[in-house]
Amino acid sequence: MTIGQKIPATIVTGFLGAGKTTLIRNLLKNADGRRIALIVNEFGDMGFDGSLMNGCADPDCAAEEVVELTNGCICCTVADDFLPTMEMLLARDNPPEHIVIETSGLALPQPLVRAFSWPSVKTKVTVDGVVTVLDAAALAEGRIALDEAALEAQRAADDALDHESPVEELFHDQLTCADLVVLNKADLISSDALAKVRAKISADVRDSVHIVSSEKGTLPIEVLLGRQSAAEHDMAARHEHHHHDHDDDHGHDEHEHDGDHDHDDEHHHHHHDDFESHVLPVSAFASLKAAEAKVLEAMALKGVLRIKGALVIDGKAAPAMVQAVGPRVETWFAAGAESSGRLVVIGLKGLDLEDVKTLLGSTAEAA
Ligand SMILES: Nc1nc2c(ncn2[C@@H]2O[C@H](COP(=O)(O)OP(=O)(O)OP(=O)(O)O)[C@@H](O)[C@H]2O)c(=O)[nH]1
Repeated sequence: MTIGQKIPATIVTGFLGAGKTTLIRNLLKNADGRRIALIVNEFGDMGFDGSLMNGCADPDCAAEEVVELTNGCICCTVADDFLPTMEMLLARDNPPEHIVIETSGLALPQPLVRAFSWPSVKTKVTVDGVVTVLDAAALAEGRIALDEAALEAQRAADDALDHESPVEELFHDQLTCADLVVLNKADLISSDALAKVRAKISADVRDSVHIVSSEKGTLPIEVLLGRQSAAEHDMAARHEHHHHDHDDDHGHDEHEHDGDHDHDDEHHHHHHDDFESHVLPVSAFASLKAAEAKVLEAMALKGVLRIKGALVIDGKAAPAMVQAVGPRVETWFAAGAESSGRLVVIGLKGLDLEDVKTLLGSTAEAA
């Protein structure tokens, strides 16, 4: 399924916990023998999603190769990390038929798309599509306000806020860059609420962009792959259409890379500076219920956006995997997985780590 001679690459972006990993796992299961390479960019020290996928015992899991980029946000490590990985994949005797890249929930997609104009990559790979996964349930609850008027009111009311919050900017950038928007977690809301979310989002995406809803990211492979958007040639349209002050200062710089390895998003604020992540070793919990309650409490602490990892439960041989987003905590036992208690906590910079550690019973932070 190459476009001309070029290998198509699908970029999966979306906010923390929206369901990117879930969607990709479904995609790989339905890959019908296609050789798909997966590049995972995980924010923080522990490539947890990558190890989940590597450890995928599913015989249908068709990931040809999983490559993890764990050195932080793609938008700052394009030159050092992402491009060499791409070059390595392309140099293989049997290169992949399709490349899927899962960006960290905190990454801007635009710098990554621009990296496809890099000399060593642009003749061999093209962006097939940018898929932006959204948590429709969170949006229905207004947890990421898309309403500009409401945002303006909020900013006006708070002197401390002199610019739109990074989370909002990031969210808009992820939407503006999309070729396909997936309203995921549709199972958690009513069809009325979903219709409202769809209407709000459609005002924020480019005209040609499809918006689909999904449950657990289950979508036909034909919807996800083969969009042939060549996004790298279309960057002007993918910049923010909401002109923020910081953009006006610097203008829109959509030049192609010329090979000097300067980071191409210097005109952007580095949004990820406003986030932090920690890997915490945690001791065993007496029961799964007790563990879930503590994780839920920790999620409610100011600044905490996401908790995931593995926990040891007294009397259980298998570790309990944990996924927490907003007010939802999911757990399951994973036989065969490494059984040490470790949680990744991701949140806004300045979150109260001591409170988080106290709640989760962690005494240290992993090196
Ligand atoms: N109810 C429901 N839960 C979902 C759906 N999709 C994903 N989830 C759950 O939401 C949580 C987060 O999903 P992930 O796929 O890990 O999200 P992600 O976007 O990869 O998250 P990060 O890696 O933190 O950026 C997991 O507990 C999933 O099981 C869905 O459609 N419905």
